[in-house]
Amino acid sequence: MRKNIVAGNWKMNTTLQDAQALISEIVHMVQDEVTGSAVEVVVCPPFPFLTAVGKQLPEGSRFHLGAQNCHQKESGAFTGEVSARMLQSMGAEYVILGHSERRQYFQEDDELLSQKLKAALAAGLRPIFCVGESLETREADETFSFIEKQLKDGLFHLSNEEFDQVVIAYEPIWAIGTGKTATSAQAQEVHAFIREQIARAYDAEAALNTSILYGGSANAQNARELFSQPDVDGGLIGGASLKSRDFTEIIKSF
Ligand SMILES: O=C[C@H](O)COP(=O)(O)O
Repeated sequence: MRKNIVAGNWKMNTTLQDAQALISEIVHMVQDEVTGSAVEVVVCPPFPFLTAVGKQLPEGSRFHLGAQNCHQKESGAFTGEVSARMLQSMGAEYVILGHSERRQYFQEDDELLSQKLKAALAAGLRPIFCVGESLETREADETFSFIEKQLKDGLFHLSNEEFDQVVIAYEPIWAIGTGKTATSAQAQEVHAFIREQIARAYDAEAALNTSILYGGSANAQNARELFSQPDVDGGLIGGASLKSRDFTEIIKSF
């Protein structure tokens, strides 16, 4: 079901105390200031703080809990890893998969991501699946073929029912944490392309029903313009999600 979503990816930031203070501020500001719009807010703190942050999210509200990654296996001797079922048991509803930082620093490829997607879905989590090109790829004019391949190899093996649960995030790598945002036209162009690919792989209804978020230096100043594009259904926010005022302003941009 297509929804407007603003997701905050806290990455490897905050202590437990910082995380509790941050979510408390965000919840208060959002509850006081965001009244009308139907935007859903997903908060993705580091693994160890999921329970504590989850407890501070008001039940039945627009707030949902998400994780930043999961392991591909259900359980077993994988020291230091975290399964999708564990996340679900801690109250997580979403999990980010395929983030470019995971692909780049942890060598996560399409094959592994396919397994992680299956594991997340089997545990009842909704994946936020990330795609996006590097600056080199964009400059070589290969953005569309690159994203087409990421979608085909990583995501489109899912059944229609499984795909229904997926949110896609377009995150151009050159825009992540750089202060260099894609223009709203650049974002719209790629989002529309992603929707077209979904229609081809599944059908027009699936394409219309999929939420596609933009990520990459989105902030309180540019969110309104980005979210006004017809195929941009929200944002996956990094840096600005660590500042309660900025994150709230982004949520208010719908
Ligand atoms: O997951 C979030 C993205 O990587 C965007 O990060 P950023 O907003 O700090 O550029």
